Amino acid sequence: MTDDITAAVRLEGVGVRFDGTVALDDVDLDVIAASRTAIVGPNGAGKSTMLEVIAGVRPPTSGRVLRRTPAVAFVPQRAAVPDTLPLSVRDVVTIGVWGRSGSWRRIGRADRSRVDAALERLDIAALATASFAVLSGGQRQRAILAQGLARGADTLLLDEPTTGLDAASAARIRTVLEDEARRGVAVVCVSHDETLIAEAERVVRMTRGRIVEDVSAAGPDFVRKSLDSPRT
Ligand SMILES: Nc1ncnc2c1ncn2[C@@H]1O[C@H](COP(=O)(O)OP(=O)(O)OP(=O)(O)O)[C@@H](O)[C@H]1O
Repeated sequence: MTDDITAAVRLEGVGVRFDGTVALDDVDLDVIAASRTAIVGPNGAGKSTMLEVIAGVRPPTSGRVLRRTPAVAFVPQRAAVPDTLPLSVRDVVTIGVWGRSGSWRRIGRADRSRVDAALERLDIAALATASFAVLSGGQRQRAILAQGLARGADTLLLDEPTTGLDAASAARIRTVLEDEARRGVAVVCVSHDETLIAEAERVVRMTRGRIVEDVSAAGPDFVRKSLDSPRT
């Protein structure tokens, strides 16, 4: 079910607790379409938990999450994807198409084109038949992002997409994120990458489960104006 909201995703009073730990504490956030939001803050601030809540893979303990559409792609940290998958790079990217259509459906020509386009955009078309397990870290991260692109989602969520990567892979990923935002996607990254943070339209800083700063180079009214006149 989707909601009649102008934000791509809205968090209202969201809390997440793990036994004695408060990972998120009464968080309100409107995720804006057609822009990049960087979530920053120290270790343990709740950044990954917030991304999981936005993605819908972590139900909040309190509060609620509203989405304009159900089309969300979540690109987890590389560490979250097993190295031992017996899959080719094309297989990994094709999983993104299943997210659109359901894994029972045959992959058609349009889906194959979507996979090809995602492989091209991440500059890994030459690796399509290679085993995912033999890829370098940078190639692997590009394959996982290509999977997210193949999903064709309205909201693209990424956990540390450029951390520890070679400069060329990181730059390619940042370019793809900029292009996605330009075509209307709400892009949200947890990141420590200073270049990625500097390029983001909005930076949300977290400390101890709370949002302590929410700034935009476009000015203090960026979120309100974006909600008043959504670009998609
Ligand atoms: N599955 C879990 N079980 C128990 N505690 C958890 C779990 N996931 C996160 N936490 C705790 O919740 C708090 C927020 O964690 P989270 O991973 O969201 O922070 P973070 O800002 O992403 O940190 P980092 O930068 O280190 O990845 C931390 O205290 C963490 O130990």
